[in-house]
Amino acid sequence: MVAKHNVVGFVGGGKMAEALISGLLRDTAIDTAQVVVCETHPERAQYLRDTYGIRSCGFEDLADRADIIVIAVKPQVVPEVIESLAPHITDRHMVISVAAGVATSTFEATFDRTPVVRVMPNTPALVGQGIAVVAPGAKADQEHLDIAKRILATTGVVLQLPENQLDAVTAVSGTGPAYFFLLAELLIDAATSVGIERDVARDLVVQTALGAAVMLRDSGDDAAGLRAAVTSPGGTTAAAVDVLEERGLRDIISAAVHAARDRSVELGNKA
Ligand SMILES: NC(=O)C1=CN([C@@H]2O[C@H](COP(=O)(O)OP(=O)(O)OC[C@H]3O[C@@H](n4cnc5c(N)ncnc54)[C@H](O)[C@@H]3O)[C@@H](O)[C@H]2O)C=CC1
Ligand SMILES: O=C(O)[C@@H]1CCC=N1
Repeated sequence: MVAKHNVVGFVGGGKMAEALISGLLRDTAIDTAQVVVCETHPERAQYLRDTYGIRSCGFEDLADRADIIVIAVKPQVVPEVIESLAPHITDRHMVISVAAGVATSTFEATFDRTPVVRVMPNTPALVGQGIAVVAPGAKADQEHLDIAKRILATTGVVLQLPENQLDAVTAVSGTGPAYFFLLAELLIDAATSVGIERDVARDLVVQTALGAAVMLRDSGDDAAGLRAAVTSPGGTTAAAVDVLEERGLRDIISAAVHAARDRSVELGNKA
């Protein structure tokens, strides 16, 4: 939990900010008055006010009210946000950035005395099942890391890694929910093609995904071992896995993760 006196100000109130805001407000010790958002899209700002009872405001007001500023705009928008915030940043602020690819040094170049913590969360934060990795910038000490960790802990699991791992983390867990959602989409479509009704297919796929994830987390066995346990010799799973291997699923997943990691680096270079 964030301390009673902290106010967390979000710059950008999109999907990721909402996931973090909902997590923060699930923490009963956090009051709606401790969360503010600066969101340029008026309908989106209205939605956040109506849904979460939080206040929306401009940059100056946000910097005035908040001591913890969370940057949750697209990486491409980060430079203009830095410029807008710069006149209002003081020694009492810290910055937490969730922008993919954007290095802490990008913020530090302008906010030269401000502690910055870079974070890569993911959207399951919205349901308290996120995983976030935090990495300290040059001016961030243990106290700032602890604040970032306490905020992220309201949305799920938190790990700390060196910043040079964050582009890779972005490709695995930041982007990762999309891999599983795509697999679910494809499995549901395939289920209907073998004669199962779409609603039933959805239930089958969702519970299978949930069960597999819980087994992976709790059984103590690794993914390959758990897969082997499903695969009877000469059986149905072997028939399916043979097709996936023959058609290059391993290469496809590896290429996808490399592409996401490279795009994260590229987005950071543009910011
Ligand atoms: N969506 C995801 O799964 C994840 C996103 N991220 C990062 O979170 C950041 C936000 O991503 P999303 O929430 O997906 O994008 P989004 O497009 O849903 O949200 C961005 C919000 O910022 C607002 N905005 C644009 N310019 C602004 C400005 N100058 N001042 C204030 N608000 C402004 C937009 O109106 C929009 O509501 C990105 O940097 C992304 O890399 C990180 C991890 C996961
Ligand atoms: O697609 C993106 O760029 C963001 C970062 C990780 C997940 N979504």
